[in-house]
Amino acid sequence: MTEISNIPHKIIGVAVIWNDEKQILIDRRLPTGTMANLWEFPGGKIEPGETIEECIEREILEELGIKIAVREHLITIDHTYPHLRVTLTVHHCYYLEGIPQAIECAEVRWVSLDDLDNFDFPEANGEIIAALRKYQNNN
Ligand SMILES: Nc1nc2c([nH]c(=O)n2[C@H]2C[C@H](O)[C@@H](COP(=O)(O)OP(=O)(O)OP(=O)(O)O)O2)c(=O)[nH]1
Ligand SMILES: [Mg+2]
Repeated sequence: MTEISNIPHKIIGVAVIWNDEKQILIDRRLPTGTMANLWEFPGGKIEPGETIEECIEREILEELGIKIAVREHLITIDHTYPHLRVTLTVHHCYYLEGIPQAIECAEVRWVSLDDLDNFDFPEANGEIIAALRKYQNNN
């Protein structure tokens, strides 16, 4: 028997935004919709004609109201949830200016890498956090 997989596929640019205190900016998703209330690294869907770097810079300005510099690629995760497939292309980013605001999310917070264990993230994020730890141990 053949199973037809026809679930939506989202291509997402994701930012790991660092500040001078070596903290990372995370946001909590809204209490409604997919993966409600979970914490995530800010980001969103790529638009036609955009590079992933441009997508990340735009999404962060739209969602948090801050300027960042998009830096090196960390990891790309392809993950399939029960009703959604996501490709998360994650870049290290550097905080430049503005006060982070919860424009399209419930809450934003600066946290250390060690603090990440205290927040609930979507399943796909396990691999991102593992890659961050590995990166930290090599830097
Ligand atoms: N931004 C972000 N999205 C993540 C992470 N981990 C993870 O599984 N995702 C998923 C959740 C969403 O389904 C998708 C991001 O898509 P999105 O931000 O454009 O869409 P959304 O679900 O927030 O809502 P919408 O704009 O489609 O209405 O990727 C993460 O760390 N950051
Ligand atoms: Mg979003």
